[in-house]
Amino acid sequence: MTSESKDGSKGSTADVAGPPIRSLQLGVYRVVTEVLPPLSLREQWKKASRVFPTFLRLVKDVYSLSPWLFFLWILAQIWDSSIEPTLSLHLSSRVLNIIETGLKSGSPDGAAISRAVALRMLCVVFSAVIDQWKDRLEYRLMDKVDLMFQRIILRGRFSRFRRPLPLTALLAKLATDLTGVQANLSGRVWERGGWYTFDASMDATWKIAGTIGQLVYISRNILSTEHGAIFALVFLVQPVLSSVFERDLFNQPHVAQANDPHFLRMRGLRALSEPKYRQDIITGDIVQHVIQGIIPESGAVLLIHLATRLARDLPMLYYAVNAIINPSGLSLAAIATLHQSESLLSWRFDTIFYRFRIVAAGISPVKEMYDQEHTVHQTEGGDLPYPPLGRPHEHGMPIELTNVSFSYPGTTAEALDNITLSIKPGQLVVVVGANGSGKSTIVKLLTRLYDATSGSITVDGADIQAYRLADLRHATAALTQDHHLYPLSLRENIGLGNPAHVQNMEMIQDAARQGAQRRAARRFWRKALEKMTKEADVSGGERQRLVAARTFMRFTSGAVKLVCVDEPSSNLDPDAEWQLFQNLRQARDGKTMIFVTHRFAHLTKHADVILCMNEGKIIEMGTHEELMERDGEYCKMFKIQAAAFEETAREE
Ligand SMILES: Nc1ncnc2c1ncn2[C@@H]1O[C@H](COP(=O)(O)OP(=O)(O)OP(=O)(O)O)[C@@H](O)[C@H]1O
Repeated sequence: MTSESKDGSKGSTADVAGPPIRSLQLGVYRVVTEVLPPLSLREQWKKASRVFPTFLRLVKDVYSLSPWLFFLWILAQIWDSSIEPTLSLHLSSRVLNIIETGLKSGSPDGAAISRAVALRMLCVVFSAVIDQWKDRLEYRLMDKVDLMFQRIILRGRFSRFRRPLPLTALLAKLATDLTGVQANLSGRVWERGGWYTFDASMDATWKIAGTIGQLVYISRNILSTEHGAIFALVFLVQPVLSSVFERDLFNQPHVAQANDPHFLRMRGLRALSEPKYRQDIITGDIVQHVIQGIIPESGAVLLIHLATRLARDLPMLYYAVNAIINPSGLSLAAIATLHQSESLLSWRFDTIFYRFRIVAAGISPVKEMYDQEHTVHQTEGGDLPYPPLGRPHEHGMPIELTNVSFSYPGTTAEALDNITLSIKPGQLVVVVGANGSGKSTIVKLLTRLYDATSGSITVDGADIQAYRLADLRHATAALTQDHHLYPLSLRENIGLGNPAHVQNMEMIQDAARQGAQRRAARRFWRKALEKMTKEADVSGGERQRLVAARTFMRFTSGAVKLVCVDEPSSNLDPDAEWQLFQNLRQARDGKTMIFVTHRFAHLTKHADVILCMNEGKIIEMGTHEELMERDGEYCKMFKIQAAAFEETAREE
């Protein structure tokens, strides 16, 4: 099935369940978007009534943030959008009429003209003052609304980290048809969205009131009532046409993917100016190649909607026809006033439609934000508390995996294939194996970043999903190489391991010492105290030490019963790595510990059980001695590492 975009390009409707989706080629972009039904007032009304409660809630919330600020701002808006334009029109028309009468009679009334002009100037000055005042009120109100939404969004994000917003889900569905999507996935769920939606709806409301006021004024005072009605009709043709025909991507969910090879290459070359490529480009001596590769950009062409544009000149046609048919019907002052108000009204209609589009695009995300808020205190998973009541689990978390298989969302390959495994409380488990064999995936399932596709994982006899997620998170500590430093002071970065003691210097100091290698501890700790800063200020190894220190701080809560350590030491020197593992082992009392590692020499000898994995399966399981005796895959890997050590030692 094919469809055509408004610029005439052909597209095809994708075969995805749910709302019909079409795909278009627009310039260098391939765009996937929802097929909109033909404009139907009934549908529009239905849509509007669905979002109306959200809109009311939004107004109520903004009002409750600061009632007086709200009222003053609304008053300023009413003046600015509704009263001032009609008053200005009246005053200008008065000036022009007095001048025209004076010119016709040959004796202009200087005093009357001065009074009329002065009044008009007064109105301009008053408006300017109100305008400035409105801006100030607006900034204050906007800050409050932003803060309110940031709070809602943050709470929503953290409570529903793993579940995408419904809108984002729709966009993700649109994206299924594209690979490597780069553009405009969300853009609509943004922190300021709440404010802009509110502001746009208020502004549009008062502007509509102002426009009606102006049209009524024109009908009654400038034209006869009958002429006024014709003028209003003539004037409305253009906005109605543009609202019916000019439907663009702005107010629809869409996904765009650049697919023009020249454009993509140019974008890639441009990206090479980022600091992260600096070293490679300089040492690789490819600067000249990059500069020569830049080619001119091609762009999308927009077709102008002729009928809509021409309709803009209909009011002018109206004066012209009137001048021919009824030359005495319109005075020059009336034509000048009409002309002035016509361009003002036309700009105003554009603004009203633009504002409505902002409201239409913004109200659904606002609704989603509110919906998230309702779910803030719910936990995913079940209602069982952990540790189970009456069983504090002094030794650590007992875990059983039975026939567990897992495929990452959107893939069919099994990252884990029918794993069965029993881990006793307090055991130290070391997982080894080739790249991509599924080691990290086990950790991701145990920390509930994902749920198994089939099979079951039980914790203390109950399904892992039956426990309150918050309780499980509280009882689990994960230390991987993917952690980031928070954009806070280094001290706080460690302290947040146990938020209840984030100010406790003694505990933080102790955790920092455990996270750092003993010899480097003093220097490292001094640095942590001094720096108030970002990740860029610390080296890769220091970042890993800080993250490790945060984990040791976490242990101080006493609640941690499972520790998952996944290659946290890639940037540490051998001494620091050995010390870190040593410190972690010393802290193992009361905790089940699972280590994923490639450099296992100093760990596996202490392990209660070693899992050796390959292609998503556990191919060997046992203690170091048992697996060495078996002379299988583990033994082979161990010997390779040991031989490398011995060779290095001999060379030294
Ligand atoms: N987010 C993901 N989406 C899709 N597939 C993934 C994802 N993460 C991992 N995989 C795939 O799952 C399989 C197991 O990956 P996993 O990271 O568990 O391996 P690993 O044994 O930890 O590897 P390594 O030793 O390289 O860290 C691999 O084939 C990998 O490509």
